[in-house]
Amino acid sequence: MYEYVDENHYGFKPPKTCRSVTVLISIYALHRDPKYYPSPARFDPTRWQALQAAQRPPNAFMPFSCGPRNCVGGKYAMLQMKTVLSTLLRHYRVLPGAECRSMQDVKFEIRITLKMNEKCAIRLQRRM
Ligand code: HEM
Repeated sequence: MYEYVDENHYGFKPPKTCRSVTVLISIYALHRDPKYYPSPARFDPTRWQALQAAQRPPNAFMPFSCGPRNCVGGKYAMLQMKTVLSTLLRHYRVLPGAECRSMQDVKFEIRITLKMNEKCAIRLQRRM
């Protein structure tokens, strides 16, 4: 759906001849589209194997957006997340919290980023 915007959120008034259109892409919906990710809620690391990933259009995965204004920190963020996760998992087992036993219990809150609600706390058990 297109909407003509006379004055956008930044207070910028485009000339009458200029059409300003705000387009939002739901990355949440894109990354859960069964067309690209069959059974999207299933934990399936094989989706990321080169052969399977090559079956999808390149922009079917775009957590860091794409194009000339994509995230400049994307590669750094991926490295940092892998480092933090692998360190955490080497030292702790991750267990479900008391109020969150399965994926059906997981509820999201939309902030600047998507966030799990408070009830979805996890438990960490130190590995021996
Ligand atoms: C998981 C972590 C991150 C995610 C999911 C993420 C996601 C994104 C997305 C979707 C955009 C495009 C926003 C738009 O369309 O307007 C963006 C832009 C940007 N990100 Fe990230 N980002 C992450 C981490 C980082 C880090 C670590 C840095 C810096 C070291 C960074 C710096 C930037 C900058 C400067 C832009 C603006 C680029 C531009 O407008 O040309 N981001 N990010």
